[in-house]
Amino acid sequence: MGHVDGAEQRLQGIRRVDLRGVELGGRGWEEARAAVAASMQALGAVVLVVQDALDPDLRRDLFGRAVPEFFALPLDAKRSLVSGPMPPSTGTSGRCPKRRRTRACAPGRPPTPAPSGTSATSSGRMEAILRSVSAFAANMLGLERKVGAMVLESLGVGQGSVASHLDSLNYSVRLSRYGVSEAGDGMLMKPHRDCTVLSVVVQHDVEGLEVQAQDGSWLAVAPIPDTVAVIAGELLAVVTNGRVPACLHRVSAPRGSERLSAQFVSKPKDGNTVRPLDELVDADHPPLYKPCDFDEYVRFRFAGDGQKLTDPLEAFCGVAWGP
Ligand SMILES: O=C(O)CCC(=O)C(=O)O
Ligand SMILES: [Fe+2]
Repeated sequence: MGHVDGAEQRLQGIRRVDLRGVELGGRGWEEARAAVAASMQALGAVVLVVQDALDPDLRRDLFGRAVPEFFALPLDAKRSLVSGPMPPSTGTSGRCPKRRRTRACAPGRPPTPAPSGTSATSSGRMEAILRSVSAFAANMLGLERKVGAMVLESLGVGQGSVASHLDSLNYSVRLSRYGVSEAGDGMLMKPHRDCTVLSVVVQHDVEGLEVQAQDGSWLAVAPIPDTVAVIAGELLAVVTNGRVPACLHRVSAPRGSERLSAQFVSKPKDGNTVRPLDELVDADHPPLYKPCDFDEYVRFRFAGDGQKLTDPLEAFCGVAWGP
């Protein structure tokens, strides 16, 4: 049955909610839903205990083999495994100098053929990487949908709108490998908000993820096996008409070890425009966001004027309410 861990765990980071054995509408659902929604509304983040979603064998296979093998592949081979254009940070980048990362296949989506000249051993290895990433994605999909449903249901959104919101999403996996920080006191990733609906973050072994609390302090998310962090992105702020804030988070460099993480992220399907759900707009809650064309927003945020702004979402589709 779902339960919320006590105050002592807040001291180590953010509150944890136990979702083991909690199924949609079943025993413990309402209690867990309230706890998840409260944390998401306060912080835009929650930590979940989820043994079934990431069993030890899958974790070992993913981080012990598939992720290191993925990053060891030549660029062409990596490219054939990702579902869209490679993000600029696939190589080292100015913004996150110690980090290499990429997206991997979307669940259920076949990889593009291996580049010509790929040996049988390499292509066998690539298939094995895809299998591990797909197993991870398949397990995370149910979890991410569960959290999305919990948040919207507890805000009073009806079943039909929850279902159509969930159907409007696309999912993908992002793998990150951060190089060793010698100093141990720097940042691996600066404070930022994700341009997603939700991200489920799995840290492997080495800590670093921190989320900002309402008082401005940073709460560490410990890399405990059987736990994942769920982070609200900017598009969930739009969908919920600001009830769930996009979580400001960062990755610190705590000690001299390489750090690996995997994220399962949801975004609007190609071409979808995101707007506040009807049930969350009324006289007391005027719309805070105009409809947000996702593709245009991505261009604005990463290639246009939005790059320099601290709150590009607000600049792109925020409704300014005068006095
Ligand atoms: O590696 C992590 O723990 C989180 C990475 C992150 O915040 C991101 O890729 O946006
Ligand atoms: Fe992030």
